[in-house]
Amino acid sequence: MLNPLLEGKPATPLLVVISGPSGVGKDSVLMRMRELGFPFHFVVTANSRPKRPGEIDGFDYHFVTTERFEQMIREDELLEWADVYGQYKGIPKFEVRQAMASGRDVILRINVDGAATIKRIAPEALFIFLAPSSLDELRHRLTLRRTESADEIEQRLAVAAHELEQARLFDYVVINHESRLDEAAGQIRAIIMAEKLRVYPRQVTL
Ligand SMILES: Nc1ncnc2c1ncn2[C@@H]1O[C@H](COP(=O)(O)OP(=O)(O)OP(=O)(O)O)[C@@H](O)[C@H]1O
Ligand SMILES: Nc1nc2c(ncn2[C@@H]2O[C@H](COP(=O)(O)O)[C@@H](O)[C@H]2O)c(=O)[nH]1
Repeated sequence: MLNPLLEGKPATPLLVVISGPSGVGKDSVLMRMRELGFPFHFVVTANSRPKRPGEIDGFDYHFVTTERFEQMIREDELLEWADVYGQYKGIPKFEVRQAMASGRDVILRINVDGAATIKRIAPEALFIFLAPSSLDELRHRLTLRRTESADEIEQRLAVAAHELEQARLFDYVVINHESRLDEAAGQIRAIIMAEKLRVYPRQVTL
């Protein structure tokens, strides 16, 4: 379909998947994009882990019990779900459908396995891989964040090495350089802007 901009209509909203290793800065970049007033709808995913200090139910995640999450799986309420470091994470279908109907660009923040699943379900989505400039920098970030034990950090770094190899499955890579969050946010914004100007834009049907 030709870009609706050519007929004076609003651009087609995009389904954007932002992924990358744990600790690379996905949440930080998305928060910065919100602070800078970039317009998008962030899909709040369901999560069976306990809330961290400062996290808000319905804003960061829908925090649910393991039993409730397993019910969501059984009742086919999730577009995608994964066991991420021992806890369930999943995308409620109704959240995505409601968000896509809003006409705004919709952003999913999920792990790399989840991105591969969405690629199978919605190959026309826009896939952006957020990468650290090195594994040492990733270690530093995870250590400073203080939300995982030393053993858990080593496990996440081992997984990260494999996840970095998956970057080839994505459309774009953005490096979240140390103390350059605004640059990463701006690059994601630029990618989204350019994609909206394609003569033949991506069209996702779910
Ligand atoms: N560009 C940056 N420079 C320095 N520190 C950063 C940068 N981006 C993020 N951080 C810090 O790195 C840590 C990890 O960031 P964040 O929690 O956003 O990562 P994440 O990818 O969402 O992690 P997870 O997948 O585990 O949820 C946080 O303490 C955050 O403040
Ligand atoms: N496959 C999915 N991954 C998800 C989803 N929601 C979040 N995530 C990813 O989980 C990890 C760990 O998150 P944390 O908040 O416990 O540190 C992170 O990489 C998220 O991107 C989802 O619905 N599906």
